[in-house]
Amino acid sequence: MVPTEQAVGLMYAHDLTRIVPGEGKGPRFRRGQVVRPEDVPVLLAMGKEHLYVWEPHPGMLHEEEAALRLAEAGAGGGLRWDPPAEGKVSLRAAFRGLLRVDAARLEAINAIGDITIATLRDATLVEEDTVVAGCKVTPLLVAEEQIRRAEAMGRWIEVKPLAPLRAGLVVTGSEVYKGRIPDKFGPVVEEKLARFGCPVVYKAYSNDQAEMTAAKIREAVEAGAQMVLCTGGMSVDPDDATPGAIRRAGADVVTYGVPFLPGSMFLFAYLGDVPVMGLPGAVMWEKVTVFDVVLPRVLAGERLSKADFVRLGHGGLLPRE
Ligand SMILES: Nc1nc2c(c(=O)[nH]1)N[C@H]1C(S)=C(S)[C@@H](COP(=O)(O)OP(=O)(O)OC[C@H]3O[C@@H](n4cnc5c(N)ncnc54)[C@H](O)[C@@H]3O)O[C@H]1N2
Ligand code: MOO
Repeated sequence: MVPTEQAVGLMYAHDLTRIVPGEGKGPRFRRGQVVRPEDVPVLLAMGKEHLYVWEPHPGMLHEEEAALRLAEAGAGGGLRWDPPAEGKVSLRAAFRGLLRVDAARLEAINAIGDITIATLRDATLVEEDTVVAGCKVTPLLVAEEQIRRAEAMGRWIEVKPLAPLRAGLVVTGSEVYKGRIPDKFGPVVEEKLARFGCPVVYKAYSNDQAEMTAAKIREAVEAGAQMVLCTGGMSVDPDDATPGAIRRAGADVVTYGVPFLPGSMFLFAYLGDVPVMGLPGAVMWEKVTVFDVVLPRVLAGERLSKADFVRLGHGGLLPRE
């Protein structure tokens, strides 16, 4: 560390951030640049009367190298990263996909001491180029030993690609089947599927009879559907026959009821390898429901278990506007 007036000709040891309210924030001087005489008044106006100048220290890593090593060791597929800026390396999704974060591993790495890694939530759908994690260490120089320990823990983040599936749609409800009201649920589901490029290869209406709905679920699979979505009839009224119909079609129910709102009366089952879902009324009515959480995971090729649904409760209450 040297007084700023005496630093001319030496090398900056880290990026120096300038923040001017209303104007901007960013690195004004970069690590590795040589301090010029005209920098001195700017630095003093930023409140920097002393500067760290670069000199190597054995057993210690510079913040930028440490952050890069954290990114390289932790990132699985589907990620790319920017060069370090202000000591931080940001990981970005290389394509639209499902972000998976090993939260337990991440917690263990953040417990080491000087490492701070922040991510988006596990199992989030992310668009291409979204920043999904920021890797940083707190001191300018960090013990390499800490970074080695993080590296030894392996990968803790990836973005999985999504592959569209052919969908079958069974819209239940006597009111729609008998033409008393127009179908408003089918189009909502079709629009959501279209966003993921999933073609609807089968669509049928069913009365509130389990036998008829079950037959249509099986027809959907015979027509080549790789997942079947049934709408309506999911709660406790005498005419709510959809859960029974899904069982009757021969599917094994993974869960009926999910700790997530809206959409808690959601049902998820497998008919062989084909996911069959029962979508409650909220999926037609609310913009975002448990269906929007489950669909990307299915398209990412995950086989979901009861534990995957049980875990949704913490954070599963979507805030209301
Ligand atoms: N006592 C209870 N009441 C409710 C419960 C419960 O557990 N106990 N669950 C609530 C939840 S959660 C939901 S969600 C809703 C309704 O769930 P359902 O899936 O059973 O919905 P339906 O009864 O079939 O329909 C509700 C409503 O939406 C209209 N609808 C349904 N399908 C269509 C369609 N294709 N096009 C247009 N409109 C449709 C239907 O006519 C009804 O008006 O129950 C809560 N209540
Ligand atoms: O299952 Mo309902 O709101 O929770 O859709």
